[in-house]
Order: sequence, then structure tokens, then C-alpha cells
Amino acid sequence: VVDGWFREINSQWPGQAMTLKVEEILHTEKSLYQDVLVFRSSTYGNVLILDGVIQCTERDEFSYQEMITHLPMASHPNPKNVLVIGGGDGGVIREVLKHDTVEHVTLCDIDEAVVRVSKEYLPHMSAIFKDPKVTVFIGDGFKFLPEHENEYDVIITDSSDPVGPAAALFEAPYFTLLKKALKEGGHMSTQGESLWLHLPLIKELRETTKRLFPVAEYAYTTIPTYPSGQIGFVCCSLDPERSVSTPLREVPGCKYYNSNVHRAAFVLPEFGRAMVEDG
Ligand SMILES: NCCCN[C@H]1CC[C@H](N)CC1
Repeated sequence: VVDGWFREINSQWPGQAMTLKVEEILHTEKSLYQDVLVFRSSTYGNVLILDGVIQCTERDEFSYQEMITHLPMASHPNPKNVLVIGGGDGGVIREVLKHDTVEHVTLCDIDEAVVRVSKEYLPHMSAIFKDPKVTVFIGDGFKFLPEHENEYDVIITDSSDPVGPAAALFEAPYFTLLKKALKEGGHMSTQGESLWLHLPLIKELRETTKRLFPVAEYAYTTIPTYPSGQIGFVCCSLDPERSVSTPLREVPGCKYYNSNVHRAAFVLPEFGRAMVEDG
């Protein structure tokens, strides 16, 4: 934080940096896995930073959390058992529980510091941890998945960027394990970075998932505080007859998501479509 501003300078997005005005530093620590910073911003509420990268802000997190959750959930006919890999801030869990079909949701995040800090500073995301349908497991998704084969209707990978602890969550071995943990007709979504910054990665992600899943599509949302103001998701189904871009029911109580936004999210601008689909 320099002269009262946080600047998200990072080699993943050279020559650009989101800047947020800081009112007060609320927490800093070095966890087992990453540097953790929380500050109260002037205009985006409390902000969680991991290794210098904006993870979520109270003002705009709903865009990402709603879309990464409802794209796979609303296109699945009857999701009962759900797994979230990452997502220690609790936002995705909050969204999963908007579906009354859900009987149980498990969160598996490698860093207990994220869950602890979220409970303390991001209350409207982490309050949901108290819900009896929620189980929080602190550990590595790579170890968790093989112990839970054929268990989940939907798996959401709410990861940080493909550098540091989350790098392996963007590669084929991970998606192979994830596929085995899904039940028949299962759906998944994974954090898929930005069309403006990561086209080669997105192309690779889609090729990897297309080899493993009969349906694998890319969708995106707008979100001011992520690099270039946009972030995407790779959404997959194990059912060749199903379309992840077709919502099967409404999801009440959302601020970003609705069934038209669901469909529109999969319509890509030409520079994205060409790269992602034609390659
Ligand atoms: N629940 C928040 C997950 C964080 N998602 C990522 C954080 C880092 C960003 N560069 C990309 C999205």
C-alpha cells in the first residue's frame, strides 16, 4: 500500500494494475501457503488480498460467486450433493445453498487462514459456514478428490490464479480426479480467467476439459476489481445430452445472475469465440 492506495501489480497482467483506495489495513499475516492481507477500502468495502492479488471485495464479489455457482447448478436437474474446491471465503457456499435441492455442501480449501480471516472480515460471505448443511474440510483438493469418487452432483473449483498454491488446479491431472468424483450426469465449473489476458490458458483449459467431458463451454461475467474487469468460467457436464448454457430453473435472491444472464454469459466476443472454439 503506497500513499493510501493498494495497487495490484503482477506479472500475470503486465503494464496494468487495478488500484483501490485504502481506508484502513485490517489484517496481515503469512499463512502456511500465502501472504494474506485484508483492508477496508474507500468504495469497495472490505477487500481480501492473497499474494498481492485481489480475491474478493464486498462490493462486487456477488458477480463472480453467483455466476461460478449458478451456471453449473441451475443447468443441473437435481443437484443434492455439492463440493467446492477452494472458495475459503464462503461466497460460493452461500450461493450453492440458494438451491433448495441441495442436501449437503462440502468446502475443501488448502488454507485455514482464508476461512478464519473471512469469518472475521467478510461476514456476509462466511456467515453461511454455520449452516448445518455445510462441512468445511481444510486440505488439498488433490488428496480429497480420490477419497470421494462418484459422490458429487456438482463440483465448483473456486481457485486463485495459476501461480502458487492453485497452479495445479488448472491442469489435466486435476480435472481427471475431479471427473471421477462426479456422479453420473454431474456438472462442474472452474475459475477460467479473463479473455483479455489469458486466451492461451483458456484455450488450453477448454482443450483439456473437452477431452474429459462431453460438454465443456466457456462463459464470463463482468467484475470491476478483477484484472480487465472480466473473468470467465469453464463449465462442463458429464451428460452429452445436457447443455450447461440452458438454465432449468430460476435462482431467486441474486444481484447479478438470472436465466437470461445465464444464457448470455456463453456468448463470446469474436476474438474470444475464434480462439476458444476454432483454436
Ligand atoms: N472466491 C474468490 C476466488 C478468487 N478468484 C480469483 C482470484 C484471483 C483473480 N485474479 C481471479 C479470480
